[in-house]
Amino acid sequence: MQNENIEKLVRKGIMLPLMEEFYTIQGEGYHTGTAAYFIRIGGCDVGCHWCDVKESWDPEKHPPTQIGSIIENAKKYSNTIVITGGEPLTWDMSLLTEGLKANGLNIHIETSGAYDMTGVWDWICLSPKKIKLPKPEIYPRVDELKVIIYNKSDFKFAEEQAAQVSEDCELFLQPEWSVREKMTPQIVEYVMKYPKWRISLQTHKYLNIP
Ligand SMILES: C[S@@+](CC[C@H](N)C(=O)[O-])C[C@H]1O[C@@H](n2cnc3c(N)ncnc32)[C@H](O)[C@@H]1O
Ligand SMILES: Nc1nc2[nH]cc(C(=O)O)c2c(=O)[nH]1
Ligand code: SF4
Ligand SMILES: [Mg+2]
Repeated sequence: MQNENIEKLVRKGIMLPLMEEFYTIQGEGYHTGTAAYFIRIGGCDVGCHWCDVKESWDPEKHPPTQIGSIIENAKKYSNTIVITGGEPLTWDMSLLTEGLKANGLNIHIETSGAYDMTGVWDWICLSPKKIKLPKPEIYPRVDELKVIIYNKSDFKFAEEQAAQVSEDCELFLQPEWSVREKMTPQIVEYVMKYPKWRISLQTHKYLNIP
């Protein structure tokens, strides 16, 4: 009975499986170097073989948490909140983001875009995945496209994705961490040849911060 109730609350986005929350520096993409409070929601079935937070995938491993308490915590730390996962769009993000917005916070999302877009967002970072493509509705809303480069074929994928976002979308290529020594020089060369792109490094990993 209690479990059924909790499931219902999670389905409505009143509770969410919370993996971790931390105040740090945005390590990637357009806002690199700026302070932000991260909320990592569990649950993802996209299945990227190189995913750097596989512990997030199973939502059962993360306690269903009242969004009210997530919001109360978040507002103590920062004006900028990054919602990530897991795949946050696995869940209905409406109530969490509306609650954060009501406190005057800027809300960013890190998403693969593979599920329905819910929530109110000040900044949408789309990191599309070949194995589960973004829903088409997200492309016109994306502020930042961040394509992970694991091998050469990902440059072609990056261009196909860039063709679908709006003209003023910021474009980033980010080396997959385990192959960074091999792929980073290729990204550098690519960006010099096609300067509409920028390179994004996972700077938090170099800095040894969360
Ligand atoms: C862990 S994901 C969570 C949010 C969402 N599921 C997504 O993929 O966008 C956060 C960001 O880390 C990137 N990422 C995950 N594993 C990575 C890796 N091994 N190397 C580089 N970037 C990685 C993702 O592409 C995404 O941009
Ligand atoms: N510092 C820091 N910056 C990040 N930007 C995106 C991250 C993510 O995992 O979504 C991330 C993260 O895990 N840490
Ligand atoms: S979509 Fe994001 S969280 Fe899910 S497996 Fe891929 S990188 Fe990991
Ligand atoms: Mg990360």
